[in-house]
Amino acid sequence: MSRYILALDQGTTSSRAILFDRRGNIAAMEQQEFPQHYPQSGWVEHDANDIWRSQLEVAQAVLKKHQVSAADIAAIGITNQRETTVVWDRKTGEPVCPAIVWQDRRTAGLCDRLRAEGREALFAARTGLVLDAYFAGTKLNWILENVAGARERAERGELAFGTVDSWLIYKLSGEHLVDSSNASRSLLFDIHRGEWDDELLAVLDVPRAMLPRVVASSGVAAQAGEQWFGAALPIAGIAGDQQAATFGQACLRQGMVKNTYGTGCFMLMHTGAQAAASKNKLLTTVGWSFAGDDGKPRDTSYMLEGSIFVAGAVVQWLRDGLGIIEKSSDIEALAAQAPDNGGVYFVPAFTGLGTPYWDPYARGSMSGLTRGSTKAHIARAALESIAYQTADVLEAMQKDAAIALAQLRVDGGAARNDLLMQFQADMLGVQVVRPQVTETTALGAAYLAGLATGFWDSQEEIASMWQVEREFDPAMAPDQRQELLDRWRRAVSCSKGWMLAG
Ligand SMILES: Nc1ncnc2c1ncn2[C@@H]1O[C@H](COP(=O)(O)OP(=O)(O)O)[C@@H](O)[C@H]1O
Ligand SMILES: O=P(O)(O)OC[C@H](O)CO
Repeated sequence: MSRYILALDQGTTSSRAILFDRRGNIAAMEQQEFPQHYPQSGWVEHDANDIWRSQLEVAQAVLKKHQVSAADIAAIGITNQRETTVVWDRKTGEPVCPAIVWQDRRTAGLCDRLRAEGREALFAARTGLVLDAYFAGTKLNWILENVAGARERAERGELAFGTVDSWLIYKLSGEHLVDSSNASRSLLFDIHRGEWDDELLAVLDVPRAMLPRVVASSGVAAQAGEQWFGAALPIAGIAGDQQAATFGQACLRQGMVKNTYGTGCFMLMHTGAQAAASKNKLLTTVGWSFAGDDGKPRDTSYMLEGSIFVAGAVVQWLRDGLGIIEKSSDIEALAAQAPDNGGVYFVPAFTGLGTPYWDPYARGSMSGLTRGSTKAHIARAALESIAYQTADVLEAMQKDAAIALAQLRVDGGAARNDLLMQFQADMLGVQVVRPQVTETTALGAAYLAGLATGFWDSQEEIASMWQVEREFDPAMAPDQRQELLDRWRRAVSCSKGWMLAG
């Protein structure tokens, strides 16, 4: 009997491969960072071959180092940074240009034009998304317009478009697929009908011939070739990383909410089997779907989402840009040297602002500096910025869903920071709960693959495996919280619109 599910978690800054046992515990893990490219202000690129190479290497290493053979693996689950756009040649398998990363703002102008043409309502109604450079559709349009010969080759059916799940599956199996949660981040997909939308394809001028086939998040979709792991293995779970984390956090019922603190920060609320439209600038998105008898996606769960573009990345910037810490985890001790932020506010709008501001022209700012400000204050202000941005998102979510949230489940690299988690509980006035397994993104992909292959029996079984590691209770007086939030919002106004002509 197979002992493990192999989860491949292809994140913005690193690729991870994790073996999960039947209790949903981590049996082994390998991780590798890969290069980020910032060729111009607001541009962020990856080499799609780096993505593939690092992901394959960690997957092979996790088996080899822990002496696990393909026979021990029941299935593969894949989860990925979403929206990042890859276009490759179907014959050679080579990308035609660098992958345009979700954080990249180069298509802000196209979004402005589409808004000026009055297209916003159409995109919102069909896709649940706002017209922002974040999503894959305008990035794909940019590639077709700017890479020599790309449009003609795409029209002749020679090029394939995919998000990172599609790219990895193509490399592993030769199939050209995307799951419905990743498709829902493209601005090209009707989330209600669960199909690519011809009208949206026409608006963004994307040939249908380059699109992947949409499959369920949970279901055997393809076989990874035997050359990679010594035997063919079913790819049975596929989901965007934030949807996978929601599944891994067992937010399986309507009204449950999780927040993941990785490069960015993403809060998702399960809203049930119907898509709920937002009145407060949140996104409506597909959570996950299950394969029906015909293999097609069904039983779709929908989510409301708030997306913050820079969260843990601000800590990396303190490490790599300013050099005031050596490793990300050092920020906690540095920030703890200051009893409070000393009046310093740091808005890390390095690549614009997401929910609820949706401002691609915002850039980072620091305000409130005095002669007495120290690097400890800056570290504290950086951590606090993650919590303030989350407070802005939760406020929008609570308005939309008209519920008072009792508890927020948290995960991701920066959720290991106790100081941040306590400050987060203080800022939200809501209990923050960290589970024992914080690799919930990979766990969610493993669960989706394991449910499809009988490794686990039911969603109830999965919910019963979720366990608390630590709870953080709000301890700040409401007046103090409000004062901090008011100043944060003044600081945000300094960052907004920065790149626009003066
Ligand atoms: N102790 C910590 N405190 C704050 N941030 C941290 C800490 N440890 C890691 N991080 C941040 O978490 C992020 C990595 O989290 P991860 O969930 O692996 O992200 P991703 O999947 O986006 O690559 C990095 O941006 C890193 O700076
Ligand atoms: O790589 P992460 O974990 O920061 O996630 C990125 C998101 O999927 C972007 O939408």
